[in-house]
Amino acid sequence: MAESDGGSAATNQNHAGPVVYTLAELKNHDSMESCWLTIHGKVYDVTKFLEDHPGGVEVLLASTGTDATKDFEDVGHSQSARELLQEYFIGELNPADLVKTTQQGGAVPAAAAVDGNAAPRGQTSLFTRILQFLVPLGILGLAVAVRVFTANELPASS
Ligand code: HEM
Repeated sequence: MAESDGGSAATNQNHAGPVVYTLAELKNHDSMESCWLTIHGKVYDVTKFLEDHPGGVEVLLASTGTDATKDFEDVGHSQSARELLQEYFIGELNPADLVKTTQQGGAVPAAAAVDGNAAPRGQTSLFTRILQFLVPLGILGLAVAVRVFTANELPASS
Protein backbone atom coordinates (compact mmCIF):
# COMPACT_ATOMS: atom_id res chain seq x y z
CA MET A 1 0.00 0.00 0.00
CA ALA A 2 1.39 3.30 -1.09
CA GLU A 3 1.99 5.84 1.59
CA SER A 4 2.32 8.55 -0.93
CA ASP A 5 1.92 8.63 -4.65
CA GLY A 6 3.27 10.92 -7.36
CA GLY A 7 2.40 14.56 -6.88
CA SER A 8 1.31 13.85 -3.35
CA ALA A 9 -0.01 16.71 -1.30
CA ALA A 10 0.69 14.82 1.90
CA THR A 11 2.94 16.28 4.52
CA ASN A 12 5.03 13.23 5.13
CA GLN A 13 6.70 12.98 8.51
CA ASN A 14 8.17 9.52 8.42
CA HIS A 15 10.95 10.47 10.77
CA ALA A 16 8.68 12.00 13.38
CA GLY A 17 5.62 9.82 13.84
CA PRO A 18 2.67 8.96 11.66
CA VAL A 19 2.34 10.20 8.10
CA VAL A 20 0.08 13.23 7.90
CA TYR A 21 -2.27 13.49 4.93
CA THR A 22 -4.20 16.47 3.72
CA LEU A 23 -7.84 16.32 2.68
CA ALA A 24 -6.65 17.19 -0.86
CA GLU A 25 -4.50 14.06 -0.86
CA LEU A 26 -7.46 11.95 0.28
CA LYS A 27 -9.45 13.15 -2.70
CA ASN A 28 -7.08 11.21 -4.98
CA HIS A 29 -8.15 7.96 -3.31
CA ASP A 30 -11.86 7.75 -3.94
CA SER A 31 -12.17 4.66 -6.12
CA MET A 32 -12.20 0.86 -6.03
CA GLU A 33 -8.51 0.93 -6.95
CA SER A 34 -7.61 3.09 -3.98
CA CYS A 35 -10.06 4.06 -1.28
CA TRP A 36 -9.04 6.13 1.72
CA LEU A 37 -11.32 7.31 4.50
CA THR A 38 -10.76 9.72 7.34
CA ILE A 39 -12.54 9.03 10.62
CA HIS A 40 -11.83 10.80 13.92
CA GLY A 41 -8.73 12.47 12.49
CA LYS A 42 -7.15 9.23 11.33
CA VAL A 43 -6.70 8.05 7.76
CA TYR A 44 -7.54 4.52 6.66
CA ASP A 45 -6.79 2.73 3.39
CA VAL A 46 -9.86 0.52 3.09
CA THR A 47 -9.24 -0.59 -0.51
CA LYS A 48 -8.88 -4.23 0.51
CA PHE A 49 -11.90 -4.00 2.81
CA LEU A 50 -14.33 -2.56 0.25
CA GLU A 51 -15.80 -5.88 -0.89
CA ASP A 52 -15.99 -7.18 2.69
CA HIS A 53 -17.81 -4.20 4.15
CA PRO A 54 -21.22 -5.39 5.44
CA GLY A 55 -22.67 -1.98 4.59
CA GLY A 56 -21.53 -2.25 0.98
CA VAL A 57 -18.94 -0.67 -1.28
CA GLU A 58 -20.99 2.34 -2.32
CA VAL A 59 -21.31 3.91 1.13
CA LEU A 60 -17.55 3.70 1.63
CA LEU A 61 -16.84 5.28 -1.74
CA ALA A 62 -19.41 7.98 -1.00
CA SER A 63 -17.59 8.85 2.22
CA THR A 64 -14.21 9.48 0.56
CA GLY A 65 -12.70 12.93 0.10
CA THR A 66 -14.44 14.28 3.19
CA ASP A 67 -14.53 13.64 6.92
CA ALA A 68 -16.37 10.30 7.22
CA THR A 69 -16.64 10.51 11.01
CA LYS A 70 -20.31 11.49 10.98
CA ASP A 71 -21.21 8.82 8.40
CA PHE A 72 -19.36 6.21 10.43
CA GLU A 73 -20.90 7.23 13.75
CA ASP A 74 -24.43 7.68 12.38
CA VAL A 75 -24.51 3.98 11.48
CA GLY A 76 -23.66 3.05 15.07
CA HIS A 77 -20.82 0.71 14.19
CA SER A 78 -20.05 -2.05 16.68
CA GLN A 79 -16.91 -2.31 18.79
CA SER A 80 -15.56 -4.98 16.46
CA ALA A 81 -16.03 -2.61 13.51
CA ARG A 82 -13.98 -0.01 15.42
CA GLU A 83 -11.25 -2.55 16.11
CA LEU A 84 -11.28 -3.52 12.44
CA LEU A 85 -10.47 0.10 11.60
CA GLN A 86 -7.01 -0.23 13.13
CA GLU A 87 -6.02 -2.80 10.51
CA TYR A 88 -6.37 -0.18 7.80
CA PHE A 89 -4.69 2.75 9.57
CA ILE A 90 -2.12 4.49 7.37
CA GLY A 91 -1.71 7.92 8.96
CA GLU A 92 -3.34 10.98 10.39
CA LEU A 93 -5.32 13.81 8.91
CA ASN A 94 -3.70 17.21 8.68
CA PRO A 95 -5.01 18.97 11.86
CA ALA A 96 -5.95 22.07 9.84
CA ASP A 97 -8.21 19.92 7.66
CA LEU A 98 -9.68 18.29 10.75
CA VAL A 99 -10.79 21.68 12.07
CA LYS A 100 -12.24 22.60 8.69
CA THR A 101 -14.32 19.47 8.44
CA THR A 102 -15.55 19.34 12.02
CA GLN A 103 -16.57 23.00 11.96
CA GLN A 104 -18.85 22.05 9.10
CA GLY A 105 -20.38 19.15 11.00
CA GLY A 106 -18.05 16.66 9.39
CA ALA A 107 -19.69 16.80 5.98
CA VAL A 108 -17.86 19.47 4.05
CA PRO A 109 -16.95 18.49 0.49
CA ALA A 110 -13.22 18.21 0.00
CA ALA A 111 -13.38 20.81 -2.77
CA ALA A 112 -14.71 23.41 -0.38
CA ALA A 113 -12.12 22.48 2.21
CA VAL A 114 -9.11 22.78 -0.10
CA ASP A 115 -10.21 25.74 -2.18
CA GLY A 116 -9.94 29.44 -1.45
CA ASN A 117 -11.59 29.18 1.94
CA ALA A 118 -8.76 27.13 3.36
CA ALA A 119 -6.48 29.96 4.50
CA PRO A 120 -9.01 32.16 6.30
CA ARG A 121 -10.51 29.19 8.11
CA GLY A 122 -7.06 27.99 9.12
CA GLN A 123 -6.24 31.41 10.50
CA THR A 124 -9.50 31.56 12.44
CA SER A 125 -8.81 28.22 13.99
CA LEU A 126 -5.30 29.26 15.05
CA PHE A 127 -6.70 32.45 16.57
CA THR A 128 -9.34 30.43 18.41
CA ARG A 129 -6.73 28.04 19.70
CA ILE A 130 -4.59 30.89 21.00
CA LEU A 131 -7.66 32.37 22.68
CA GLN A 132 -8.53 29.02 24.20
CA PHE A 133 -5.07 29.00 25.73
CA LEU A 134 -4.91 32.65 26.80
CA VAL A 135 -8.37 33.08 28.33
CA PRO A 136 -7.97 30.42 31.07
CA LEU A 137 -4.45 31.73 31.67
CA GLY A 138 -5.85 35.25 32.13
CA ILE A 139 -8.50 34.03 34.56
CA LEU A 140 -5.86 32.14 36.52
CA GLY A 141 -3.66 35.24 36.62
CA LEU A 142 -6.59 37.32 37.83
CA ALA A 143 -7.39 34.78 40.55
CA VAL A 144 -3.76 34.81 41.73
CA ALA A 145 -3.71 38.63 41.69
CA VAL A 146 -6.89 38.81 43.79
CA ARG A 147 -5.49 36.23 46.20
CA VAL A 148 -2.23 38.16 46.60
CA PHE A 149 -4.14 41.40 47.07
CA THR A 150 -6.42 40.00 49.76
CA ALA A 151 -3.51 38.27 51.49
CA ASN A 152 -1.68 41.60 51.72
CA GLU A 153 -4.72 43.44 52.98
CA LEU A 154 -5.62 40.96 55.74
CA PRO A 155 -2.78 41.69 58.19
CA ALA A 156 -3.17 45.43 57.64
CA SER A 157 -6.85 45.40 58.55
CA SER A 158 -6.51 43.21 61.68
C1 HEM B 1 -13.22 1.78 7.41
C2 HEM B 1 -14.32 2.12 7.99
C3 HEM B 1 -15.43 1.14 8.25
C4 HEM B 1 -15.39 -0.11 8.79
C5 HEM B 1 -14.17 -0.87 9.30
C6 HEM B 1 -16.75 -0.60 8.81
C7 HEM B 1 -17.13 -1.83 9.28
C8 HEM B 1 -18.42 -2.27 9.37
C9 HEM B 1 -18.85 -3.50 10.00
C10 HEM B 1 -17.93 -4.51 10.66
C11 HEM B 1 -20.18 -3.56 9.88
C12 HEM B 1 -21.11 -4.69 10.44
C13 HEM B 1 -21.91 -4.14 11.61
C14 HEM B 1 -21.02 -3.71 12.77
O1 HEM B 1 -20.21 -4.53 13.23
O2 HEM B 1 -21.16 -2.56 13.21
C15 HEM B 1 -20.61 -2.39 9.16
C16 HEM B 1 -21.91 -2.10 8.83
C17 HEM B 1 -22.31 -0.97 8.17
N1 HEM B 1 -21.52 0.06 7.76
FE1 HEM B 1 -19.56 0.18 7.99
N2 HEM B 1 -17.58 0.34 8.28
C18 HEM B 1 -16.80 1.42 7.93
C19 HEM B 1 -17.21 2.62 7.39
C20 HEM B 1 -18.48 2.90 7.06
C21 HEM B 1 -18.91 4.15 6.49
C22 HEM B 1 -18.01 5.35 6.22
C23 HEM B 1 -20.21 4.05 6.27
C24 HEM B 1 -21.02 5.14 5.66
C25 HEM B 1 -22.26 5.35 5.87
C26 HEM B 1 -20.65 2.70 6.70
C27 HEM B 1 -21.92 2.19 6.63
C28 HEM B 1 -22.31 0.99 7.14
C29 HEM B 1 -23.68 0.52 7.12
C30 HEM B 1 -24.88 1.24 6.51
C31 HEM B 1 -23.67 -0.71 7.78
C32 HEM B 1 -24.90 -1.55 8.09
C33 HEM B 1 -25.03 -2.70 7.18
C34 HEM B 1 -26.28 -3.50 7.55
O3 HEM B 1 -26.47 -3.75 8.74
O4 HEM B 1 -27.01 -3.82 6.64
N3 HEM B 1 -19.55 2.06 7.18
N4 HEM B 1 -19.53 -1.62 8.86
